[in-house]
Amino acid sequence: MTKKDNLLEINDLEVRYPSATLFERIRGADRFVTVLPNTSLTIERGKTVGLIGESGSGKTTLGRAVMGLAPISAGQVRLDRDTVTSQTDKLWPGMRRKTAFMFQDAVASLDPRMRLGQSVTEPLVVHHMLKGDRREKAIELLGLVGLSPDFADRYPHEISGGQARRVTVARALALEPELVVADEPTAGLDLSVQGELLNLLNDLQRRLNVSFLLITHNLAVARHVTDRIAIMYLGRIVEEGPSEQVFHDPAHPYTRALLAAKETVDVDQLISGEVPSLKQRPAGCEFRTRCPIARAICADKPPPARRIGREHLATCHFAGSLPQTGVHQTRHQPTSKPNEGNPEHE
Ligand SMILES: Nc1ncnc2c1ncn2[C@@H]1O[C@H](COP(=O)(O)OP(=O)(O)OP(=O)(O)O)[C@@H](O)[C@H]1O
Repeated sequence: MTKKDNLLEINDLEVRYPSATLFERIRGADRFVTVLPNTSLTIERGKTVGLIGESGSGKTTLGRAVMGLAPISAGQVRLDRDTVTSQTDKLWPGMRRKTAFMFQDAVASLDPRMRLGQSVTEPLVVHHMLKGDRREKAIELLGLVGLSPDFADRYPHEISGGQARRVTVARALALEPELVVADEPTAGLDLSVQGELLNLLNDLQRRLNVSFLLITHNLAVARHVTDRIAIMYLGRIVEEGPSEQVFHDPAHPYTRALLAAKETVDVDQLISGEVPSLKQRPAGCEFRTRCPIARAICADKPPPARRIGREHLATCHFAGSLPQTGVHQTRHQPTSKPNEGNPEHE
């Protein structure tokens, strides 16, 4: 077996936010809420990992931690050869240059007073890395995402949501990052525009050998573009493996519940039962309060990470001993073919 070329390694990461109100503090409540309790994730160079979970499970926090934008209280983030263990580490500026973050709300992330040409080249100006003519560079970056040169002169209010997404992709690629963290890149887009954007991301990844951490609620999106899938529950990765294997034979009851419904449905609408509070995590297995197969051991002991296949892990006492499901035998088809549709008419 050839050795893996891991670009990103997140090891036993803990992120806690200050939480308590004054009243809670007087009562002696814990002043922090632990969003990521002990979370690990790896991304190989040139690969896309999809991070899936319900709202509030900690996906964005993990993405922010990779950029040094969340308070790390334990564990480490290694990108390439640099390792950091706190939010104040002096290595962050160098690491941030190798990473780009695409925010959830594309239109809001663009400055309304800036022409798009200025917006996409701004990271180069901020990092003193602009070589040559700014307008030419803007046209080159816009061309990379299928937008014609005249977009350089437009303002954000003059373009559609799909076009705004493309502009944020162009800006993310300006510094030639090794890793792009894309937070819900297709949220709010029509199905056909989603398909075009996903094809664009696929195409750019192949051409530029960039790694992607794709944060999404949408299972169809994850299936279409990812090499590996990580399923998050209350800030923990409960299942992780090659996308086809996880979709074809999910090993964790939570993943099974997510996949049992139609792929196009948003994960927040799939599982019944209330999500436990991050401040009152259930003892033992944290999913047991909603799990259809929970037994006594699930309340007694936290489950170990069990190996299902060579590169497929699930954190459940019964992973590997559940009957096979084969829930989704056929690969999801893109909603449009590469280069089909004209982004300028989105
Ligand atoms: N800056 C912050 N201060 C305090 N709590 C925060 C902060 N940012 C996030 N949280 C809390 O952390 C938890 C996880 O939030 P996060 O945004 O990471 O989840 P998510 O899975 O990305 O959710 P969504 O899918 O809705 O974006 C939530 O309970 C949220 O309220």
